[in-house]
Amino acid sequence: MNAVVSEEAGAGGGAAAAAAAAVTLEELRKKMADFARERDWEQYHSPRNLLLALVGEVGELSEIFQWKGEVPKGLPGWEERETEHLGEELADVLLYLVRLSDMCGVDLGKAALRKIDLNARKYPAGPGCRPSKKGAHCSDDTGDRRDDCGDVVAVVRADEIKEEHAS
Ligand SMILES: Nc1ccn([C@H]2C[C@H](O)[C@@H](COP(=O)(O)OP(=O)(O)OP(=O)(O)O)O2)c(=O)n1
Repeated sequence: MNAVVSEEAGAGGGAAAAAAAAVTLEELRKKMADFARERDWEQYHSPRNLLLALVGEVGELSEIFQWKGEVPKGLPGWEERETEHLGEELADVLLYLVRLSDMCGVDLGKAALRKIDLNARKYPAGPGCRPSKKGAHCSDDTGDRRDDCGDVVAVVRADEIKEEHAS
């Protein structure tokens, strides 16, 4: 996103900040749908095109961290323009993800809640759970079988787990 866009967004910062505090995925979905329709860009927003655009934005996001070495949480020492740029690239990734989900007929919020639920069942919290390069090693109640290193060797089908967020 270029500097002009950033400055224009900054001019309306108060209203934008107030709106952002309560933003929902549904609002973003509608705004992206309006954005595409008003420009007659719906023809370009195919799932494949959106996926490629999303990956491109992930690349732009990665460039911000490229060659920096490990970056502490909170990004201490970063200049304001750097964190603003980071926000723009994160937003691009989110917006394309929201639009891609919409064009695929996937309710992203619902899917995310369901996945969090699946994650919690796969990696239950507790004393037996410790972080590792592979995520977390711990016994689970999903029925997944793990080897001695904690790697899953047989996965229980996600659709076998009762959905609690179904409408
Ligand atoms: N066909 C398009 C093109 C853009 N956008 C929207 C979604 C993204 O939020 C943003 C991406 O715009 P750019 O392709 O101009 O990418 P950047 O903003 O990252 O600019 P640049 O690549 O010049 O840094 O605009 C869109 O919905 N559909």
